[in-house]
Amino acid sequence: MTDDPPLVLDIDGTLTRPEGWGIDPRVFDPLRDWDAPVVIATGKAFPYPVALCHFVGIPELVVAENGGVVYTGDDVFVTADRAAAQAVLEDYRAAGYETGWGPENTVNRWRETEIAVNLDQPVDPLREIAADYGLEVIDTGYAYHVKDAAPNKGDGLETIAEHVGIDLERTVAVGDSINDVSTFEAVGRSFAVANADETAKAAADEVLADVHADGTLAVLERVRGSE
Ligand SMILES: O=C(O)COP(=O)(O)O
Ligand SMILES: [Mg+2]
Repeated sequence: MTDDPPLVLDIDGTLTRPEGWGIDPRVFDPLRDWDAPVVIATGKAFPYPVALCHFVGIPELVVAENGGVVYTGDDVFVTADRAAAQAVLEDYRAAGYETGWGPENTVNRWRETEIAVNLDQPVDPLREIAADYGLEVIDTGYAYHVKDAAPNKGDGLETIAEHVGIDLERTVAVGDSINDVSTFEAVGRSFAVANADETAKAAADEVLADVHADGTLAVLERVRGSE
């Protein structure tokens, strides 16, 4: 008998349409029909992956904020606090800069452990201020994230795996950026989509020929029923 392997999927760059933005609707049915746990592991704030699971129609197994917030379906674990990242933002603003999302932004509104800054804002002063507070700045290709270095998606995935009983050796991960490296290291099989950054490509077991959801759909096709 064969079964589907558990999945861990990034959102931006991985479930997105080949042009780069918006969830590709072709992923909905295969994820809904997947016969094993599907973990959504993202840098986005907690409500986004929860809503994605809700609308796809799958259990809410979520790593949000790059591991800052983890939801096992029963318990929420918040593994950092926003205070230091908020202080970085205040200093960044005092130096004349902004997050670049507009005055009432939904990007940071529900963010509990980090701050995201638009890629069109200057990163050098952001990195300097973050370093003063002992924080790191990572570039996912979709935003700069000012965060504690400790939380990561891989640790969040391990928390969920332990709770739900997922065998990570059997688990297949797909991702596109530096924030997926810890996920790739935690699972048995990892794939970087063709649009992935160099760090993710180097960390993945395999680099796919196709970009965004085309790459992810190719993986789903390939690993479905393979266990
Ligand atoms: O929030 C981001 O910058 C990227 O999100 P992702 O981890 O789902 O790609
Ligand atoms: Mg991504």
